[in-house]
Amino acid sequence: MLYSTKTPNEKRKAFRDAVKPGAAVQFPGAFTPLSAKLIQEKGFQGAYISGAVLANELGLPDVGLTTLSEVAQRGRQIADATDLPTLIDADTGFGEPMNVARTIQELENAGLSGCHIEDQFNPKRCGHLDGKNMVDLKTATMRIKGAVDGRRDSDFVIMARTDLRAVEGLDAAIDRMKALVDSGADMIFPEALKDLSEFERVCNEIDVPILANMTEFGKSELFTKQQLADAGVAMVIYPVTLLRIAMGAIERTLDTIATEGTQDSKVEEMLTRSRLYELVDYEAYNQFDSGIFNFQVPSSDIQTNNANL
Ligand SMILES: C[C@](O)(C(=O)O)[C@H](CC(=O)O)C(=O)O
Ligand SMILES: [Mg+2]
Repeated sequence: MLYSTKTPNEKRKAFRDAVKPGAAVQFPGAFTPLSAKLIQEKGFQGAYISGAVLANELGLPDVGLTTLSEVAQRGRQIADATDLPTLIDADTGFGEPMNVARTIQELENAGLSGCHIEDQFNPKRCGHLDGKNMVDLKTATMRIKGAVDGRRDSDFVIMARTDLRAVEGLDAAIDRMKALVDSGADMIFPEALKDLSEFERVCNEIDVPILANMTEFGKSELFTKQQLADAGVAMVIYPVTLLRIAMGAIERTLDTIATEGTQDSKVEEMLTRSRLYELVDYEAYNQFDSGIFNFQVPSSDIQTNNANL
């Protein structure tokens, strides 16, 4: 009931335990706190919090317009709603290395389990679009060093994302990944790899756990968990999947209401009222209230209290 039953540190430890090379643990993107509850109920081991979704939900494109406060606040709401570890997208880290250090502290305070920081220039863009501008190696590594310097809970996961593959090719991207690991990155997110052999090569050559981004309509094919596990991948994210599917359903339902004059034909596709109540544990709150309402002071306590007066 109410919030997560696990402390941020317990979740961070669970995250680190889960992301082993070849485990390919699946982190669907929670686009709301409620969806994080469903992800947990379905037995996933973690939830991802996408920067693209955060921006899009505010009606904005994913070009680095969201602020650290907005991201940390939404991250907290989602992390609070689940016992699962959460990995949040910190884009380019929200500034210079000192700002990145502060970013880490804010995200730690918000109860997240880890975040990733990328090596694009701000304004950034989706990693699966063309025309990305990259910062140089020094700036990229300074961001990670700033993050590591700012971290107070050593279990908080600092992941470095590199977008270099699509710009300078795999060899250059792998060199950069090695430098990012030397700068203290706990995990690597190689963005927009082309095929499974590229994932395999990265997993073989990089000494820390690797993330695979299975975003739709992007540059990577949608590989299965098993394929990615065989390539050595440690974790897989489905960042925008739930938002896309929900918005697809919303659009179709709005069309139905407009054309049919009622939503009736869509009701069978909906999450029912009772299922929704189950997800938010409605029943437990009823008991909580009645527990307070029915509370009676045992007579022995009354005597003790009186004796103290
Ligand atoms: C993972 C990602 O950074 C995100 O914000 O979710 C995006 C996803 C997307 O736009 O499809 C990305 O840059 O890959
Ligand atoms: Mg992003």
